[in-house]
Amino acid sequence: MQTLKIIKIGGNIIDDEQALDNFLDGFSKIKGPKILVHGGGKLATKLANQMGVEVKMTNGRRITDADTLDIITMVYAGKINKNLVAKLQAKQCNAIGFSGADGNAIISEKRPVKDIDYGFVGDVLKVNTNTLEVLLNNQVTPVFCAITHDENGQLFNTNADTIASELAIGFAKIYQTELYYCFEKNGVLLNVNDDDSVIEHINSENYQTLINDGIIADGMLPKLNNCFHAIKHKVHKVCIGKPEMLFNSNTKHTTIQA
Ligand SMILES: Nc1ncnc2c1ncn2[C@@H]1O[C@H](COP(=O)(O)OP(=O)(O)O)[C@@H](O)[C@H]1O
Ligand SMILES: CC(=O)N[C@@H](CCC(=O)OP(=O)(O)O)C(=O)O
Repeated sequence: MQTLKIIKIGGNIIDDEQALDNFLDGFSKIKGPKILVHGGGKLATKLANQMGVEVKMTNGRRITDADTLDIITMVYAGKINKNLVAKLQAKQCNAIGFSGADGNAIISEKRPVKDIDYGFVGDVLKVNTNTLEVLLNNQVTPVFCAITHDENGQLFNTNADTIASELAIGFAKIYQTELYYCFEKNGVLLNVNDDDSVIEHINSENYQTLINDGIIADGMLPKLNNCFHAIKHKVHKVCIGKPEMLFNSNTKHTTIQA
């Protein structure tokens, strides 16, 4: 089976011009099929504040009312996605921007209301690989933002870490998929302020202990839930760390084990 690399970058890389350029330079040189997934939550929050739209985050997810959905559509599918595609084209990587609505790639449903109503937040139901496979076979690189749809004309906000893991799971039937979460730290850290304290391997047993001890918190919780979801659904390899882990095998990072 051919390997497909699915690489997600978070807001702290997108916002740092030099870090982003370094990452895109390396990414454009990766041989073989690859998909880029990007977040951009920080920029959406900044714009919402400027526009006087209240920002509410619960359990690492954005409560998305109609105004917020408009903002995230403009920021994720518009500004960030198109700029990334243009920057990749400048590096001779033939990229095409995608939301989950494009090519009917990712279908979702509104997250069910239990204690919290997240508004226009979508849980993924299905990934359609057909259109994307044609592109990958023709050396075209899809670039995904954190937006999905319900096939009835409704867009939904879906966490970018989830988009990456669902794509990796969806493609696992036709490729050996590898999932890389790139952010500004060296991996999952024992001490969030010490970049040398990387936990090199996390499995479902030490994961629970790390949560109970308060070592894993904030945005790292949904990220790791997505990692375990992927590794339990036939994704071959799941790693978290700085982008350098993609380009230099000696770079310390966290690997997820079943
Ligand atoms: N044990 C940990 N190791 C590393 N980061 C952690 C840890 N616990 C919490 N974090 C926080 O999680 C953040 C990453 O989550 P998030 O901001 O959602 O990332 P991204 O936007 O890159 O997806 C880090 O910037 C860090 O502040
Ligand atoms: C539902 C939900 O929370 N969606 C995220 C999507 C963006 C994202 O995931 O961005 P980062 O990866 O940069 O955090 C949000 O709107 O913040």
